[in-house]
Formats: sequence, C-alpha cells, structure tokens
Amino acid sequence: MRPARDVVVRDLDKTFRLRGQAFTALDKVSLACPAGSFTALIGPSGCGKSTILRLALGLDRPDRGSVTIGGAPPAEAIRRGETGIAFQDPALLPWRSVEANIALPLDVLGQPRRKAAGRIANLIGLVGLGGFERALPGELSGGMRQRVAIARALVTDPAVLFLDEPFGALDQILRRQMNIELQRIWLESHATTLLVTHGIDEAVFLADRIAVMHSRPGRIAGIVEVPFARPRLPSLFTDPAFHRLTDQVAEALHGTPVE
Ligand SMILES: Nc1ncnc2c1ncn2[C@@H]1O[C@H](COP(=O)(O)OP(=O)(O)OP(=O)(O)O)[C@@H](O)[C@H]1O
Repeated sequence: MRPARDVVVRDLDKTFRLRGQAFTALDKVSLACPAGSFTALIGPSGCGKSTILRLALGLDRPDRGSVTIGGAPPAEAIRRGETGIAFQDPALLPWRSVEANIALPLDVLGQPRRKAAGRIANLIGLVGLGGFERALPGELSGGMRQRVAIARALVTDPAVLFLDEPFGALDQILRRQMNIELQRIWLESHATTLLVTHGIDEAVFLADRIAVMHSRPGRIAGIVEVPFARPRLPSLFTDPAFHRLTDQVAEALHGTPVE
C-alpha cells in the first residue's frame, strides 16, 4: 500500500484574461486535506472548483500560491503514479475493453500490465463489473462507464484521488448507488480524496469536511465538518441530522456564514 499523502492548497490566486479583460478566478484559496481524509468542494457554477483541481494536477500554474501533494509539487506525485483522477466525462477509449481501459494509466506510466493483472481483477470486482472485463464501453450503461473510470483512477493504487463531478451526468437513483459504492471503495483504499460536486446530499454523505466556495472572485467561504460515523448507511439520507447539515451547507452556499 502507498504511504499516505496530504494535499495542501496554499493562498492560490489565479487570474484569466478574457478578451483583454482580467478576470479573478481564484482569490487566496487555501485548503488543507489531511492524509486519508475525504474533502468535498462545493460552490456555484464558475466559482473555480475545476480550476483548483487543474492547479492541483499541475495542468495550469497559479499566479501566486502553491499546491503540494505529500509536500511535493503535483508533477512529482503524478510521475510517481500517486494521483488518480476521474471527471464527469468518463472519457473511455471506445476500442479498448473494460480491463484495457482500467489499465490505461499503467500503460502511460510504462508499468507492465501483466504484473497488475490481479489488481485489475480486484478493481473490477470492487466496482461491481465482474463478467464485463472484455466488454467495450459502447456495451455499458452510463453508470457502468463511470465505474470503469473510477477503477481506472484507482489502478495505480493512488495516495490521492481527485474527482470532478464524477456522477454529475447520472440520474438521482444511480447517483446514490454510486455514492454508496464510492464510500466503500474509499474506505478500502484510504486515498486522500478531493471531490468536486454540485450535490449537497452527495457531499454530506461522502465527505469528512465540505469546503464551501463563493464566486466572483472564487474563494473558500467556510468549512462544514461532517460528524457522521462510518460506514455511513443509505438510511442516513433520510435522517433528520443529515437534513440539518444539508440545510447548513445550503445556507453557507447562499451567503450565510458557516457557524
Ligand atoms: N482557460 C481559461 N481561460 C479563461 N477563463 C477560464 C479558463 N478556465 C476557467 N476560466 C474561468 O474561471 C472561472 C472558474 O472556472 P471553473 O471551471 O474552475 O469553475 P467551476 O466552479 O468548476 O464551474 P462548474 O461548476 O460550472 O464546472 C470561470 O469563470 C471560467 O470562465
């Protein structure tokens, strides 16, 4: 198993230029995700959630501030295969089977797929796709494709998992099922997880802490701690304490300060 890694976002500023006009996308954004924790990042459209992930993945550079993964720059953690990524669009290669799609990060890192055969088989079981190893993406449902993307994100046994609205395109019923599965996978993998989501229910069900963002400029308005014990059961979705917390997150989103 990988050593645990924390993710520390420190004083990020990011300005984009749009047709000659400067637009402050992020203003002094700081967020510490302790090793092994599950953090949800929630906020209105355009507040800069995906920009934070892009900076955390070294896909773009901040104007000021830094992101470190286990104390190192993101590029180093990525090179060591310590990061797993899943986005809203599962982006599977249509000509590759389920198992070959899951193996893709190993191919990119130049690690022999043969040595990981047992791990790939375990992951297929973990995401409930036993029997579909040789299926092509076109033969799967949307939820199954998303589960392939989650398995692919986990194939390098990452210490850190970045998830950007991975279930955004799924219907409510399937989304809840995927939330329950993601919790199970996270409890097994212990990866430090940062989940970008628009779903308040999803954030409260899954996260240890929810970072609530406001926009224009994008900033962290507050952190809501989620105290529920794990494993969290589906019955939590109907618990009054759950609804009190979703109300608190909604209030924080709409401007009321987090207590
Ligand atoms: N490459 C870019 N060039 C110019 N502006 C950009 C670029 N990337 C992001 N932005 C702007 O930065 C802001 C934040 O975008 P970002 O995608 O991070 O928001 P978000 O919170 O993830 O939104 P959503 O919830 O809709 O996905 C937006 O106003 C967007 O237009």
